[in-house]
Amino acid sequence: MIKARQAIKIEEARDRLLQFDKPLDQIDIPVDDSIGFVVAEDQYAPVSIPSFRRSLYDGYAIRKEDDGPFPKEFTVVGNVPCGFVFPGELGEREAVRIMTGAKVPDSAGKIIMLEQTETTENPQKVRILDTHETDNINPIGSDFRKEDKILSKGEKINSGTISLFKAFGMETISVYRKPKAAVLSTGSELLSAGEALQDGKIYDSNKPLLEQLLREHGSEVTYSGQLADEKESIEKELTQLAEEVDLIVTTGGVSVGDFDFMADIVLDNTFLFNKIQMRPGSPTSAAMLGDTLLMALSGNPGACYIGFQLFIRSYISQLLKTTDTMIETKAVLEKDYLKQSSFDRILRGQYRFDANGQLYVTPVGSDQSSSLGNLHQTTCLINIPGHSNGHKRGDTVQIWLL
Ligand SMILES: Nc1nc2c(c(=O)[nH]1)N[C@H]1C(S)=C(S)[C@@H](COP(=O)(O)OP(=O)(O)OC[C@H]3O[C@@H](n4cnc5c(N)ncnc54)[C@H](O)[C@@H]3O)O[C@H]1N2
Ligand code: MOO
Repeated sequence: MIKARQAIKIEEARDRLLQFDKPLDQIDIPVDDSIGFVVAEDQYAPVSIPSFRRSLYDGYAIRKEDDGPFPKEFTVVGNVPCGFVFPGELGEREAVRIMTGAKVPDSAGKIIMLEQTETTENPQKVRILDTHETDNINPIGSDFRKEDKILSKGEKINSGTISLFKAFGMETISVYRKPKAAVLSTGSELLSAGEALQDGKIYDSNKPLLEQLLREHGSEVTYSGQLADEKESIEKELTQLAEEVDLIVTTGGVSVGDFDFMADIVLDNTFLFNKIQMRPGSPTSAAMLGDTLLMALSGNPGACYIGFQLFIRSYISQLLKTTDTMIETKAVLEKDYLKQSSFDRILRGQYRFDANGQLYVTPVGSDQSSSLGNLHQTTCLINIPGHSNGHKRGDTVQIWLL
């Protein structure tokens, strides 16, 4: 059962994965429920914003012709709070009291700030003392003109996007349905939270980790389970799941142990890779089951986390025709890391900018494949290239901001 594995580079593994794509249906959903979805069609402004000439200040609206010289007294002929309109027409030296955001009367050409006026003994009169040169009016369409493109397809909806849709009164939006994912752990040592701890057993932490990561990065988890310790049953279950989901993520059983069936299953299907020149996570393997990706991650929690970040995130983004928010860049290492390794070593790290904008990274917690105590602290991954003696403090390293 142990077949030679050829270790490929991280970039090569990513390229192999990204050769595969699968169109996702477009669905119309309520804007209120759209957070995290990806917009499937370019969006155009259904109306102009503002749709009326909008006052920038609390103050008085006057005609353009009456704009100075000041001081000068005006007769107050009306009051327009937000949401109301002044029905009349302004005459010479007439002013309308107006609030920020209210519609400027058509006959007005200028807003005078309240601070530049004073009241008089006559409550019908206001004295304008001074003014700005600007007219203090937002013209129609100064934010968006009707038919302007307001959003491109492929953008992921966040809280700002929702406010944008709502500002146009939109109720529904066309999005790509989320890729459906199945998450499966393997191993008879695994217990679920709530079960009594038994000797030799551990609680399953990878399945919940993967479920959350998948959701966080735009996928829907439609199935969550545990694989049997028997190859035929696993194969049967995965084949069936491949009909129902877009992505199957397994954790564990991918190495060379007696119960590590995932490696064989990857070879039995459309093989993508079964070893990567990285540590943790060298046995990370992938295959296509029809048009469903099977990503077999290591059971070691650190390796499982790194495998998700480096491979699954970009695949989900590709399915959704959006850009992954993970940024590959360079940073200055703040601590020596001098371990030698033939494979690239991926460290969990934290980044910070100094006052000059220089990006620094520090490894956080353990670099062990089996450790998970630092996953909650990790804000970036650091690549210490293989065949090196590690890196010294002050060296520039490749990193991925998560
Ligand atoms: N003789 C060899 N042994 C190992 C090799 C090798 O090349 N030859 N590779 C090592 C490397 S590197 C890795 S990484 C691991 C990969 O192991 P598997 O992916 O097959 O994972 P398991 O053996 O099932 O489990 C490894 C470890 O992780 C724990 N685990 C598994 N599932 C979960 C889970 N859902 N939640 C939390 N922890 C989990 C499991 O109990 C084990 O401790 O293999 C090395 N061995
Ligand atoms: O490749 Mo493994 O994840 O180092 O222990």
